[in-house]
This record gives sequence, C-alpha cells and structure tokens, in this order.
Amino acid sequence: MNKPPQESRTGTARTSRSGHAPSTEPSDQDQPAHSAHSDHSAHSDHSDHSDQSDQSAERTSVGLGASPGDGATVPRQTTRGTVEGEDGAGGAEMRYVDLTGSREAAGRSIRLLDMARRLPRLVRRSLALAWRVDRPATVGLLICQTLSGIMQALGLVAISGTLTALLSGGDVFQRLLEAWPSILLLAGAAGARAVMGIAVNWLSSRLGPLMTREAEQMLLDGCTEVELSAYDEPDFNRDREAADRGAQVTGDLINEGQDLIASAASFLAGAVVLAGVHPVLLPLLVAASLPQAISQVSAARVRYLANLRSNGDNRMLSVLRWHIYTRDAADQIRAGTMASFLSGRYRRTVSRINREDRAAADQGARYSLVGAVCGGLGSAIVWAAVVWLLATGRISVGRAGAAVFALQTAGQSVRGLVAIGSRAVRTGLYMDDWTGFLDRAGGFRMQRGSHRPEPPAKIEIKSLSHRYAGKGRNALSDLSLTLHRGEVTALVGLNGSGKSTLSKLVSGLYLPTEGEVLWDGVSTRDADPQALWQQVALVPQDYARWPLTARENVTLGQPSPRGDAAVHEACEAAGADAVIATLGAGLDTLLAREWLSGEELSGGQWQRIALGRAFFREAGLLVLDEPTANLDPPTEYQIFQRLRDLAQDRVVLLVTHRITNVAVADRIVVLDEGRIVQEGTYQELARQPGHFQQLLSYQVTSDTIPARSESRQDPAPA
Ligand SMILES: Nc1ncnc2c1ncn2[C@@H]1O[C@H](COP(=O)(O)OP(=O)(O)OP(=O)(O)O)[C@@H](O)[C@H]1O
Repeated sequence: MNKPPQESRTGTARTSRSGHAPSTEPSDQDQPAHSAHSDHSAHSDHSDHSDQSDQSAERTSVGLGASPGDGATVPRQTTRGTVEGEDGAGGAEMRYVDLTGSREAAGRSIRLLDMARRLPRLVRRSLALAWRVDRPATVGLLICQTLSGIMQALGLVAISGTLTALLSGGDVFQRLLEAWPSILLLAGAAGARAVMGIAVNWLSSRLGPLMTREAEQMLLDGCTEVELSAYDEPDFNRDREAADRGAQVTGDLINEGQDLIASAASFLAGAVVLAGVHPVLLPLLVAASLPQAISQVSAARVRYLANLRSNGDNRMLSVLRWHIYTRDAADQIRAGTMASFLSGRYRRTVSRINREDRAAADQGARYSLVGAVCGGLGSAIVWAAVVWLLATGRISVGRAGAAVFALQTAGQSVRGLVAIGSRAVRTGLYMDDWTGFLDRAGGFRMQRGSHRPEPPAKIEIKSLSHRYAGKGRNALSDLSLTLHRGEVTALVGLNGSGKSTLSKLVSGLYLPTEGEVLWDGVSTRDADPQALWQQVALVPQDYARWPLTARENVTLGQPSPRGDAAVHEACEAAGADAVIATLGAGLDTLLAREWLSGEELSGGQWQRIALGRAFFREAGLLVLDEPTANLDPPTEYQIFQRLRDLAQDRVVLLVTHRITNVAVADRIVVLDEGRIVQEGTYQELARQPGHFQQLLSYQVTSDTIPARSESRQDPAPA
C-alpha cells in the first residue's frame, strides 16, 4: 500500500506515491482553534478548549507523523505489556510505537509547584516567539494587557470606594456626593477596559496564527537540516512528531499568556482591596481556594496523561483516515474488498481512545467533585469570617460590601490562574518538545565539511560498509570501487543486495558507517552537502510526484538561465515532450488531478517527467535507480540510447534489473548480499560462470519461454 504522507498537514516533506500531499487531511477539522478570547474572566470554557487543543494537536501531528514506512511502526507492547491481537485474524495488530515514556513522566510532574516554576519560562518563551513574528503587535499587546489589568484594578478600587461611600451612615445626598468620583472612575475604567479588551483580542488573534506558522516553518527548516539517516531512527521520528504537535500549540500560548495576565491583574486588584478591608481575609481566601486549585491541576494531569496514552492510536487513526479518504488507495480498497476490514480497525482504535477518554473524564470529575466540596467549605469559612468581622464591629458595612466584591473577584481569579496555569503548563510540555527538537534537530543535524565539490572526474568508494540504524547486519560490506566521468557503471543484483543503498552513498545522501566515498579525493563527509547535491541528478525508485506545474516538476523550482528551452530539451531526451504536448496548459499544467485545473499522468508518463528532471539538472553525477521500470519499449530504448551521450561529461550510475539493457554500460558491478561478487563488461560477464550469467539466464526471451504450441498437450487426433 502506498505510504501516507509524511507531512499531511503541511504537505511539504516526502510525498505519497502520487506525490499529492493531502492538503486538507486532517488539517482543517483538526487545526487548533485560535479563538479570540473576548472575556478573560470567562474561564469556564478553557478546559474544553484545552482538551480540544490537545486532541487536535495529537491529530494534526499524526498527519505529519510517521508513516508505516519510516520505522515508527511496530507491533506495540501495550501499556499492559502484551502485544495486542485485535485484528480478528489472531495476529498482532499494527500499532505505533508507544512514544509516551518520557513524556508521560513529564506529564506526571504537573504539580502545583512545578506549574508555578514553569510559568515564567513559558511566558518568556511565548513572548520571544511573538517578538520574532510581529514586534509592533507584541509591544501593543503587552501595553494593552497591562493597561487592561490596571483598569481592572482601578475598577475594583472604585467599586470598593462606591460601596464604602454608599453604605456609610449619614445623609443620602452627602453619600451620593462622596460616591460620584468613584462611580465616574468605575465607568471610565470599565469603558477603557472594554476598549483594551478589543485591542487585546485583535492583537492576539493576529499574533497566534503567525506564531504557529513560524513555529511550523522553523520545524520544517530544522527537518531539512538533518541527515537522511535520521529518518531511519525511531527516536528521530518520535521527536519530530512531538515537535510538530508542539509547533501547533505555540499560538495557543499567546491566549493563555493574556488570560494569565488578566487573571493575575484581577487577583492583585482583589487582593489589594481585601487586604485593605481586613488582613485576615486574603490569606483565608487563598487557603480556601487551594483544594480546588489542586483538584484542577490533578484533573488537568489526568487529561494530559490520557492524551499521551492515546498518542499512538491517534496516529494510527490518521494513517487509516489517509488511506481510506484519499484517492491513492481507493481502487485497491474496492478491488481488495478491504473497506469493512479497515473501518473495523478504525472503530477498534477509536474505542480504545474512547476508553482512555472516558476513564480520564471520570477521574477528572471525581477530582473536581472533591475540589468543589472542599472549595464550598472554604468559601463558607471565608464568608463566615466576613460576617464575624462585621458582627464584631471589626469592619463597617461599607467595607463588608467591598469585601464581598473583592472576594468574588479574587476567588474567581485564583481559580482562573490555576486553570489557565495548568493548561499553559501542558502547552509548555508540548512546546518543550518543539524547542528541544529545534535545538538538537533530533540530534541529527548535518555536520559535514565546507568543501564545495566540482563535477567529479572520479568517485572512489573505499572499503565501504554501511549498516542502517537498528539493523543487525550490514546492507553493504567492505566494498571498493571507482567510478569515472565518461563511464556508465551499472549495478545489478537480486532484491535487497544493496544497489540503492550504494547509489545513495555515492550521492552523499547517506554517509557510510565505515570506509569512505571520495569525490576527487575529498570525502563526502568533508563536503558541503548542499554544494555536493548541486552536482547530483538522481532518479530514485520512488520518485516524487510533486503537485506542481509540469515546468516546476522538471526544474524542481530551479530554472535554467536558458529558460523553457532547457526544459524542453530535457523533456525531449526523456521522452516527456510527448507528455507535455498532451497537457492542456503545456508546461504550466498543474500535475495534480484533485486540484483545480490539475491533470493526472499515467505511471510511465510520470517516470518520463522524473527522468526529464534528472536530464535537466546540470550535475556531474547522474544516478538512475530503475529508471525505465514503467516505460514502454520505445521510450526505454530511447533512454538507454541517450545514456551514452549523457555519460560523456558526467559519472553515470545505473541501477537496473533489466539485464539485457545493461549492455549499454561500460562496466557492470554485480552485488550479492551487500558485497561485490563480479565486475566487468557485459561481454566478459556473460561468458563468465557466476551470478551475472544466472541473472541473464532468467531474462525472459522467446528462446527461454516455450512457445504455446510446443508446451500445450494437444489431444491426439482422432
Ligand atoms: N532505510 C532503510 N532502513 C533500514 N534498512 C534498509 C533501508 N533501506 C534499505 N534497507 C535494507 O538494506 C538492504 C539493501 O537494500 P537496498 O534497497 O539497497 O537493496 P536493492 O539492491 O536496491 O534492492 P531492490 O532490487 O529490491 O531495489 C535490504 O536488506 C534492505 O532491507
């Protein structure tokens, strides 16, 4: 089955076989909501939002997430330590590697103190990113937020002043006269706060998406800077997925940050008023809010951990969705009558997630209930204290009124602080994954030399061995070979003998685990990778089908100074000119059928475009890995005829199973189990007993296949 995209949301990295990154799957429905918060004191919706945010973060990351092909998928030990067999066939169901170990530990550390410790770092980090994407908006947001906080504090002081004046004894007119400055202040502060609120919303809804996109961009840039071998490492894939999820939620931090500041401001205002009424009230309020705060943090932790546990399943859902929704496998799902099998697996995965969610919801509700009961008792104590202070004449009626307002405001803000704080800390855990990945690029950042190679005259492979990450045996062992400019070298051998691996090592895509690949005497380790790849034209077995125009598919976005003339020349050499001629808008045609005005090509037509791509590139090394697998015989013939011309000023490495075609090569290298077992010209090897002769003997020709009339046992004539 075709691979799901590596980057389904952004559609940027490796593409599926069709090369069409699913532009909408699963992005739209799963995008974290960057909702503008119109009322900072309305905390009741936060937990919902945070849950959605967690869920969506999980799902969106999946799109980007590992494909079955990138090493991240293995039958998985479940949390109970067994391999689950739920596919109805008695076998182990494919599950993503449990990626949650270290993160689960981190999640368990969400405690009140830990939260308090992390918050300043989080605010700093989100401000730094905001500063990076839009400085004026960041400054504006900070100013408006601070002013809004001050207005809130002033409003509360004004309420207190108004109540004290109105509820004091004496003449009503006199009381009103005393109260009006406070009323004026109250109205002014409320008006100013409303305006600031609008400005804050405007600026944060401007900043949030910018921050998320910048975080994504930084992640994409980070990914292009890593060694190709990183993709073979489960750790890298795990960290990259986690980082992607982190990038998704960076924009949320701006909302969380502003909610935190708003809550802190209203708490401060309430605290100032309360402290003015009587010194015992504030500590009493904080103590009374503590149980509820602890229960909220506990509930948040339970939700976070449940999300972590469902990580792998969410990823699997995304992969299944990709295969079920998109056109890539639609024919095979139908012809293979797989629909009920796939949707059954989807349903089972969903029910596992539902189980986790339900358990978390039940547990969270239990915590909340205990918190609410304790909070209720705490409130009763605080209110009793106010009544007692009033009854014993320790505070006046006016002050008691002010205390009531202040208590409500401060109490609500303490709860808000804790709720938003726990959400922000969860966001911060995701963001840690993002920053950690960027700092280390998953530990695989390319660190090669600075030598800028010219088109190579000679590529020497010296005592080279290569072993892929996590593999118990070498893909290539102790291999030595020299490739020359002007020569076509063909690599032949059985499946898995190491041909593609060798071509990737020669191209500098991989660095050998032992030995060297020397381009004119300089190791690929010491060359600037970008400069080296400028000299590589590669047609891999699985070439990308970019959802770009035909022109861009050939130029790869790097046009020649000769313009379209060079594109047409390359296309002609690859037999792609005939393909271009059939396209509605010629080179401007978008090669993506699902997209508006796009056109779809056949497998062989795509292969011609991929070859045109390689011929267009003015590179010193041409690597063709099974370049004609999908071509019709005339085009295949044309390509092999062209190869000799192309080899005149470059090194050509050809990987093919079509043994009869390798006659075009100057030299044939036969690989078996990662070792060179034969080397020579076609004529030499064809005469020599050995692997090549065996391979040659399997080529289907009219001589080797018995004719139908000979093989058929015709009934004897009557
Ligand atoms: N990315 C990878 N990670 C781990 N192992 C790999 C990877 N790519 C290839 N291998 C392994 O390396 C060995 C050589 O693979 P390679 O693709 O080079 O063979 P090949 O000769 O090109 O095969 P084919 O003729 O089927 O294309 C195989 O055992 C394969 O499983």
